[in-house]
Amino acid sequence: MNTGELYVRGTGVWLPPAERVADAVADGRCDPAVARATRMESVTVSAGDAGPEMAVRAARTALARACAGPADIDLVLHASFYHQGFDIWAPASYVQHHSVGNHCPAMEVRQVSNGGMAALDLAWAYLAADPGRSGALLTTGDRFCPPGFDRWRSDPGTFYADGGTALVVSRRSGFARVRSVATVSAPDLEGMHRGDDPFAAAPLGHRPVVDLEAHKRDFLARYGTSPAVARVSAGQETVVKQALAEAGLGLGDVDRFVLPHLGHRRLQVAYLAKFGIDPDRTTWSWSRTVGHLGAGDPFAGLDHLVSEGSLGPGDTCLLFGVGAGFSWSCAVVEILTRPDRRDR
Ligand SMILES: CCC(=O)NCCNC(=O)CCNC(=O)[C@H](O)C(C)(C)COP(=O)(O)O
Repeated sequence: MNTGELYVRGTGVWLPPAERVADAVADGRCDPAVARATRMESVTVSAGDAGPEMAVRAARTALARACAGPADIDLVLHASFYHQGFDIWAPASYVQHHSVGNHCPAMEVRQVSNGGMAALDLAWAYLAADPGRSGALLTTGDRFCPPGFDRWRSDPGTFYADGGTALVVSRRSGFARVRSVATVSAPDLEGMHRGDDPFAAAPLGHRPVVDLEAHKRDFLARYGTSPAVARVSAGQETVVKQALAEAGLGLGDVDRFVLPHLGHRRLQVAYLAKFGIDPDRTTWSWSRTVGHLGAGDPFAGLDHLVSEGSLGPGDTCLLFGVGAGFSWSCAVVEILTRPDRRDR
């Protein structure tokens, strides 16, 4: 359980234009049956901007909205999980250099799709550890592009999108209070994204294009599908209960749900049906036009709810993160004031 107060001072998102799923189906890039099962409408696709470049743009937006400068940021954490543009390089330092421009620690968090929420959990504990620390900049950025990744086929059931997201958090003040963040893991499921392949000597060493379905097939053949589904479900349930309990809330007290940008079938199984969540009280109607932003879905979803003005003082949001590993995070965020929408 984290100690002390934590507030959200600013959110930022930078997304490239979206490509329609229907167009990808029409020209054979996307399987029609998978498209139907996901009910996705479009996916944001970068024409060339790399993950860190998009993260910098999102960071600048979040810092400006937070009215935060170099002295307000005591930690930079950048989460991603696909190629960042260079083989041996420090993306978190790039984000720090081109956004906040200060000299605090800047580090990467690589926990696959749960990286953004993991960064939030870690940042809270880091800031609480020293009364001299007050704020953190958390970013995500990924570009899931050819030749090594097929956004439509590398992980059937999830369409991968390109974009950058950012959050500025503070121990002092903000438009929203983070009432709890919980994270749990199930390392016995790590094989689901490794399969039967040996460790490779270089990126894409097993096959020219990432094929998560192949790894999952290998793993489920050994672990069993029902046990895996049950284990994933149990992990998600545990983290939600922990986050709600630490916030002193019940699920019925939550006003809005920020869900991972998974396809509809996966969302239905893992969230909507499981927790009895009304889709209209989630970010689904928007996330189906964006796609899976890797580690950035929770930050992007919160930014969207704030930007659309659907949240007012006293409203609570439940942010969900899930990542291969598996790891799950869940955060309760309470809106304190309606941010000035003129800058959104
Ligand atoms: C690799 C990117 C990443 O971290 N994604 C988050 C983890 N993946 C998911 O949550 C997708 C849903 N998949 C699962 O829950 C497990 O693979 C299941 C439950 C074993 C099978 O689900 P399915 O592939 O049939 O939708």
